[in-house]
Amino acid sequence: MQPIAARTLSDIDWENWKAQDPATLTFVIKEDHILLIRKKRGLGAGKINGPGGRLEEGETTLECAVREVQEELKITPLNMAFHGECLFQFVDGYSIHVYAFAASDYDGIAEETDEAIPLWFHINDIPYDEMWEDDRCWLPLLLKKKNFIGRYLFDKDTMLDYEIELLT
Ligand SMILES: Nc1ncnc2c1[nH]c(=O)n2[C@H]1C[C@H](O)[C@@H](COP(=O)(O)OP(=O)(O)OP(=O)(O)O)O1
Repeated sequence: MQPIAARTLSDIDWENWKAQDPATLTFVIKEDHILLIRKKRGLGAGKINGPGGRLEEGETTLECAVREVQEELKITPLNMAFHGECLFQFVDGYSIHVYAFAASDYDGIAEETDEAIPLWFHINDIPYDEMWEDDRCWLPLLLKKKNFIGRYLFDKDTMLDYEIELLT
């Protein structure tokens, strides 16, 4: 992994950009509450986020999204809807392309695993201060059932630049 000299999005050749890892995030939203996790390991450990993770060989993004929720919370998300893409470039050279889904229901009872602690919040009380900095830019769009694509440049945990396009 080679560090890159970028300080703004315009320093990156997005036309030819391809992430090292594709990944997913899923937000179960039911009765004005959203199911988040306190992430116990992996990228973003310690932060609050949606359940998710990297694609496995041969998996579609939808299959990955469902599997990650099952693994991290022991529930199966239902009525999955794709809402957007987040393209993350880190200045240390790492990149991850995240596909974001919403689910309006789930099967089972969410429980703590070695990867995550389940946490429910009212949708008007989302703890953005404890989440990745970009989440406050696009999670409100997902909550409004909008579709979007966003590009984000990070130096470790600090967001240096971003842009979001609403899709029709
Ligand atoms: N900036 C930002 N905002 C919101 N969400 C994320 C980011 N960067 C990210 O990487 N993410 C999300 C995308 C993924 O869901 C996870 C990272 O995947 P991770 O949990 O490390 O992957 P796993 O495959 O589950 O890894 P293991 O822990 O099982 O090894 O964070």
